[in-house]
Amino acid sequence: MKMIKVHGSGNDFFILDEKQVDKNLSEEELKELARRVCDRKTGLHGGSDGILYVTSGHDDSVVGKMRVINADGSEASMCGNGIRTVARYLSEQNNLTDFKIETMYADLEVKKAKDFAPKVTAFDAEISPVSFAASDLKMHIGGKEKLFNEVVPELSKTLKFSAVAVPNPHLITFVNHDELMGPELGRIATYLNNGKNPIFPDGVNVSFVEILADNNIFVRTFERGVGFTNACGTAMSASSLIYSLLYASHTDLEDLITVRNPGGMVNTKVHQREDGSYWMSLIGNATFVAKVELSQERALIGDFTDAKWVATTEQAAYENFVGSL
Ligand SMILES: N[C@@H](CCC[C@H](N)C(=O)O)C(=O)O
Repeated sequence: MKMIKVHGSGNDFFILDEKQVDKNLSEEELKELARRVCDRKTGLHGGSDGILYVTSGHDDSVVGKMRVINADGSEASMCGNGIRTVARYLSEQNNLTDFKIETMYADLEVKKAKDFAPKVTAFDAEISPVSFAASDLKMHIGGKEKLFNEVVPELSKTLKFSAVAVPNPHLITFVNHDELMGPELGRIATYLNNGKNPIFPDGVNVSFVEILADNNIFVRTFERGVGFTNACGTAMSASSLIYSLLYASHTDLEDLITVRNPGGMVNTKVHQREDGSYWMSLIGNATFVAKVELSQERALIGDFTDAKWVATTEQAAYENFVGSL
């Protein structure tokens, strides 16, 4: 089988196109493959945050479909950093620059953006649909229908949280720099992703956000199904939305927002449709790190000894770009 190691802001994945497998994968094998390949200690070349499984779409209105399998084998409805890399993959395969990709809940518009730097290819992805409803978030807080800038005493006595599905679930709080770097994010997110808590029994992506300046924020995320990540695209989009609602006197809809993260940076824009609903543009790198060819049978038992890894020169270019920020 053949895969491509990719990342967006250091949030790394293996793209697996269903056309590149040795033998069709069952649902259980796909999840097992993700658990084996992504493991940071025993996985393929240092593992990854997930697998992006590319298949054909429901009809010709989309160029393909992306499924997101987290490192623990769970499936997510969307991945903002991942969809940019899948957009690049499908763009190069089909010689297109502006098209739609099917995801679990929506067909999303993607387009090529201006390179961030030489050899740092960028794509712009629609992040949508957005919902604040507790039912869409699978959130249970004393019968509340939504959570917007409120203390949740079970989580923290002081931090105020907002929850939004984009459409994967996110819990966001604005913090100072010490809180951003401190232990609370890990403590709260580990609890909320333990599979036993009554608030988010299915887990949630948790982000701490520091405001650096107007339209300039830093987002640190603990992802459901993964743990701490260099960056989470849907989290940065959701954080930009909450920023624009909470700090409306410092930003306007459609403003370009710079979002820094531990793995680099992206730009976002928050838009509102005539019916009042929100959507975001997420613009960032879509880096191809390496092409890899390996035995599918061996990968499924965690044996990567025969893997042929051919690195591109893009990672060095990306590191230069991050160094220049
Ligand atoms: N890294 C992704 C989000 C991946 C899914 C997430 N872990 C979930 O379970 O919702 C992104 O860039 O958005």
